[in-house]
Amino acid sequence: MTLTTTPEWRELATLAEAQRHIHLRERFAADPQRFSRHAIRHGGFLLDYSKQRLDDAVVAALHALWHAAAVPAWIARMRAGEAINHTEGRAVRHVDLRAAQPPAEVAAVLGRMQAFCARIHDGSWRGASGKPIREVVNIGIGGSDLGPRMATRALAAHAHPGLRVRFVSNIDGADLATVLADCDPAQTLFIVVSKTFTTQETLHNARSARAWLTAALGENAVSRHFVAVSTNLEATAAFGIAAENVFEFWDWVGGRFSLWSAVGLALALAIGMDNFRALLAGGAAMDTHFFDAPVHTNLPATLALLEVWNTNFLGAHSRALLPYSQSLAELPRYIQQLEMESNGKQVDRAGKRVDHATAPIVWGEAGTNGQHAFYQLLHQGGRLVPCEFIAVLRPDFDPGGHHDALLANCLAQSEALMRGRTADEAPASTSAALAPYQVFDGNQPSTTLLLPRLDPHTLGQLIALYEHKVFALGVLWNLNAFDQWGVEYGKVLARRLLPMLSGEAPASGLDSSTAGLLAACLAARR
Ligand SMILES: O=P(O)(O)OC[C@H]1O[C@H](O)[C@H](O)[C@@H](O)[C@@H]1O
Repeated sequence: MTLTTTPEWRELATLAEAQRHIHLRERFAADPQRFSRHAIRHGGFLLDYSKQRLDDAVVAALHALWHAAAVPAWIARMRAGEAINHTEGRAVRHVDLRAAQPPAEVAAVLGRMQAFCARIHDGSWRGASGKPIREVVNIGIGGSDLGPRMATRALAAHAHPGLRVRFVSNIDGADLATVLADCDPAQTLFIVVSKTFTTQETLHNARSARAWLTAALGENAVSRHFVAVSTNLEATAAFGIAAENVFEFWDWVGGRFSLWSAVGLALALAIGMDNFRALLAGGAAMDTHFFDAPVHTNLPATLALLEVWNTNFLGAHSRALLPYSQSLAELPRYIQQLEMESNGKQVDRAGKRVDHATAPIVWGEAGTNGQHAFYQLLHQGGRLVPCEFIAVLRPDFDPGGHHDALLANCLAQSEALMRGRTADEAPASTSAALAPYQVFDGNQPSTTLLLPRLDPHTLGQLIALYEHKVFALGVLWNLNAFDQWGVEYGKVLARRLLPMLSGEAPASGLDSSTAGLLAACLAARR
């Protein structure tokens, strides 16, 4: 039996149909207690989902679905180390990376990271010409880039002084070149991060960085200026990185779940190991909550079930992620990989096509910038786009009045999206001709997540919240959230096209569009 044929699924479909015409404004008018009944407080977080299009009956039916899909049993299987990533035959153990008592191999690598960070910070690790390191350049892509990049920016207020940490990911030479343009080779450390150590972009960037370094300082400089993070120790050795400069992680850590491992080395250098361990502790605190809290007070469960409601029963195709925090400006990109690479799939665990929608498109931008770009469509575009607002209650940076203005905008947007505005409510000065333009339909659902502050512990909680949401959705949609076969095909075709672009192979076997574009690329070189 598939989930869509269960009584729980059918009940939700019935409720969706029956409530289709109820406006969020009416729901609030009918129930002064709506906020307190649809808000969860935990670990300093406040999740308000009262502006979603639902009522107690919907919430109860979603909770019933959680149990019908046996999510708690799947949690137990993950925790027991079963190979629940069945297409790759791997366990899913990123939670072990942040456990209070981690496995010995994890503790050992954390210890090595600690010692390394201390040497970089106190200046006892010297570059080849005897100078201390002042620049760290993380070379990686996808899961080997987005997590440490996002968190380094989010925790800038906690940065270790005297060290600049930057990130290069794109195969476009402009990425590496613009970072290297103001780096001094004698004081630069490269961290080459790749789970597989076969990723084209990362290895190409690493080779170019190596050439830049050795041109200035000679071949012997490599061991003082290059370290690697990988599960593939043979490939790191083949690249010429000495074993003592390699920080290991394991195939039971998915790339997009790997920030907690040595993949976070650049972050650990940026904020110091004490702060990195606080991030791990925050993740572990969210793990305990997810594993132990009943579904009705469970934050990851609630986010997952709201996504099912909006996607499968109300028909939403996308979700806007709107952090009202410039420090979280990279969060939408990070969550895009986490959610869309995990659950952007159509084939279920039994190898059959699912008969329901799966992951929505996630997109977003830091508030208030997004307001001046795309909110017009959210307010008057007529599309259902559930919005997820995230705000931080205590700011790290406030030169005066900024934070109040930021929060006022955040609260005002979810209020406006919910209420809308009728023609009667338009400003009195509005002329009859302009009145139709002043109407806002409203009824746009949103969730608001308030964080007490943005420190390492809180950020750890936040990331783990989304990780568990993604895991739960994989179970609910009957997908393996931990593989990513869909990324492979484009890579295969790029490998075939590369020799045609470099002139080593003739163009052949291409459709007319690809052949035409290739010819234009080649013509530009003549
Ligand atoms: O860490 P790497 O092995 O270099 O992989 C980097 C990234 O590339 C792959 O194509 C996957 O889609 C991502 O999940 C992964 O994070």
